[in-house]
Amino acid sequence: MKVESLRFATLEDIYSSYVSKVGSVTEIETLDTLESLERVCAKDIFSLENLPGFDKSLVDGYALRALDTRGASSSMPALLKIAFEVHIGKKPDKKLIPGEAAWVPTGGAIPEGADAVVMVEHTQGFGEFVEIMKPVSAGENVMKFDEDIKRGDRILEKGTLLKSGHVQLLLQLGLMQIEVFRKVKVAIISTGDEIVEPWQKPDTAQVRDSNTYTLKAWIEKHGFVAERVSHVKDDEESLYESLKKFLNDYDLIVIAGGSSIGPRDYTARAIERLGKPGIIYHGALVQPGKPTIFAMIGEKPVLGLPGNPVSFFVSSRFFLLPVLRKLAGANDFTPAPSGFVILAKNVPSIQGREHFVRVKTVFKNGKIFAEPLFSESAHVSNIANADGVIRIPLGVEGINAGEFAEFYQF
Ligand SMILES: Nc1nc2c(c(=O)[nH]1)N[C@H]1C(S)=C(S)[C@@H](COP(=O)(O)OP(=O)(O)OC[C@H]3O[C@@H](n4cnc5c(N)ncnc54)[C@H](O)[C@@H]3O)O[C@H]1N2
Ligand code: MOO
Repeated sequence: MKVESLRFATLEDIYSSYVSKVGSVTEIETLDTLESLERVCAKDIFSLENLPGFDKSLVDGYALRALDTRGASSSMPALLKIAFEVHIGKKPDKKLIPGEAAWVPTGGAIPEGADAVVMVEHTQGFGEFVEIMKPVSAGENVMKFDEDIKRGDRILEKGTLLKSGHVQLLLQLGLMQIEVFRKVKVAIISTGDEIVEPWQKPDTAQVRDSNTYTLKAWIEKHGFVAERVSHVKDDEESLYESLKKFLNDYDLIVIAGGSSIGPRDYTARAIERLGKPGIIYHGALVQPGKPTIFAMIGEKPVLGLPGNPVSFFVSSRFFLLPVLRKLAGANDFTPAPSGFVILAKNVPSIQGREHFVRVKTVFKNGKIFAEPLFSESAHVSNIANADGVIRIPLGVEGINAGEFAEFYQF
């Protein structure tokens, strides 16, 4: 029996020597801004307007001259004349003079002659007059013209992965369309003699394909196009033919299963036949996800993900998603932790491997605790129960209960 040796890589190697070498799509399309979530901005965008376009009040209260409130207190209020009212959305057509105040709502324009706003809570109205019981300084409670964004400012950098905050900013500036890189297209091939479709009843020792269909849905949620193009039996020739068939029409090929080194694990052998440079790494120093295959055929990335559902799930997040983001033209492609959580139990580490442990998070006494869900990589149930994973870095001998750990939310 031929047993292949694996070319192992650390997580760091994979990001710096594989993912970072993956090229990005160059074709650009123009989209409605509202359709652009999870897409990647294809050009730097500069603002054509100032934000805000006028001095605006940040509170409900009275616009006035700060100087007129000097020394004011509840026992010695400053008495000002109410000159007029500012209406929201309307440019005030009157000016304030010293000794006068104007009612202004939150978001209303500051009238000429005023330089601050005192909150209504610190005032008392008396007919045509208002008592000011607290001094304000110049600029207080005022958002100045162009303080947020100046015309000509770069508001989005090429390579930005667009989130709702970006869409909100674009809409605020009236930018109804945006240029983005076209969607990356992924082909997913499932493998295994024992695999049946999820809607079929498996015989004893058969398994439903839960991995590839879930992956398609998950990838599409992240702004890519994914097709589960075929299922192939454990046969090197069929896998090679299938890979050859789909290689040119997609930006990335993912093969699910058969990534290990058993005699019937053909993924690595079929990939190697496709062309150069071939397999860059076969094996990651991580658990789960160890037998992942990282290959490049010409400039096209091909990934072999382990078939075990948990390993498949973790590899998709830590290896596949970064490759997809890089292909899509995103500047940031390495996964960032969502934050830190406190471990509820000791978690031992695995010697010589970066360890991702599924956890359930619990919010207690103002802190976020993580309950480790120990199980095998073949267990599907605990992916469903987990809120995410914690990472135990290479060389760290486990993390004790009460200590902080990096947390990646699913
Ligand atoms: N001698 C060794 N054996 C194994 C090693 C090793 O280092 N030496 N590594 C183990 C690890 S770790 C993993 S992970 C698995 C990965 O194996 P493969 O990628 O070759 O996956 P398969 O053998 O095809 O399947 C494993 C398991 O997953 C089920 N599976 C496969 N595809 C799907 C699917 N689409 N949906 C749901 N479940 C699927 C399959 O039926 C198997 O039960 O290798 C270890 N072995
Ligand atoms: O590394 Mo495997 O991916 O333990 O299950």
